[in-house]
Amino acid sequence: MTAVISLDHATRRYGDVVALDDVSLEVPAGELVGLLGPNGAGKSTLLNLVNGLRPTTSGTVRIFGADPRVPASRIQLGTTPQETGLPPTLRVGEVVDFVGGHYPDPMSRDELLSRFGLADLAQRQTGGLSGGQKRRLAVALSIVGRPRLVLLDEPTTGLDVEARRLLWDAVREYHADGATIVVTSHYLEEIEALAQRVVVIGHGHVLADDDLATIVGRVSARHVRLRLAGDARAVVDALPGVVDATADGDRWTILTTDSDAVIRALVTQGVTFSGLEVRGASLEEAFLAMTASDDDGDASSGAHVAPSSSPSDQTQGALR
Ligand SMILES: Nc1ncnc2c1ncn2[C@@H]1O[C@H](COP(=O)(O)OP(=O)(O)OP(=O)(O)O)[C@@H](O)[C@H]1O
Repeated sequence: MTAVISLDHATRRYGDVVALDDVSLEVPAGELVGLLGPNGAGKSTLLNLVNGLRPTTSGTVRIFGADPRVPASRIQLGTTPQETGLPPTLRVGEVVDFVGGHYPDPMSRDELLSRFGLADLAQRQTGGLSGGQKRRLAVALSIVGRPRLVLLDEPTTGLDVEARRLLWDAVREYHADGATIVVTSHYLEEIEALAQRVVVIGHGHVLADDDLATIVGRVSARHVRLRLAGDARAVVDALPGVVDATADGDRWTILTTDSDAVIRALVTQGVTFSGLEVRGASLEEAFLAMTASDDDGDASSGAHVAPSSSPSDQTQGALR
């Protein structure tokens, strides 16, 4: 069966920047794929090749077996870019009817708006919607034509927790109807809520492509910070899952794929420590962990002690 999306050695350059570098990827019908990666990784570029907005520099991209640059290939495609503009004086229902009017069998405005919890807002001018409501409407519009393929670029950025969950439910419901969906995100939490398969992109490359559970395990990097007396380098080198370790005096910052195992090892070995903190690592650091464990093939190998760098954007829980 023809894959819904097929990239074959696709490369996209912008001048000197290689935004996507020799990526080959197939997405069969019915998959819900998460594209996860830090800023500038190449996620939007990949979507823009798939939705026909940009040509490849080399290599090929196909949707439903056809060239996405040809408009007729995109009749089964729905997409929401990172930023969308809605005509401020049109009412929500009018926008739905207008966009739906371009498709042979559109969803009714009632069905579409109720799927996204927007039914009460059908008569509201879009200029009077909150930022979160506008975002939900923009994502809703991507499915008004009942597309078989949906591309969502960071669909829930700027949404509060409730609006995010509502939108995730709507996306899952549409996927359950049989659609193939690709969603990009910085948020591991979002990818966990939606995706079955996760493709991790970094520096224009596919770093990993696996089922959700496997990827979540691999990007769950943590920073362990603590004070260790004396020359502790040998102790740190022997700790499990250590990807990176820096010392500022007696204050150590250890990036590890398994913070529980690090703490257990310290306690079991009777190592004296103080000021213990365990924090989520940034997504970039999680990717460092991922590639480091690829490099040595064994996450439990000894520490690589690198020059000090202080992580700036750590967020507890969700990785950004
Ligand atoms: N139109 C463009 N002109 C020049 N460079 C571009 C253009 N679009 C993207 N790039 C560059 O290509 C690289 C990949 O960008 P892209 O937007 O695909 O990443 P991303 O993973 O979607 O990032 P983000 O999560 O920040 O949206 C970046 O270095 C970016 O600066």
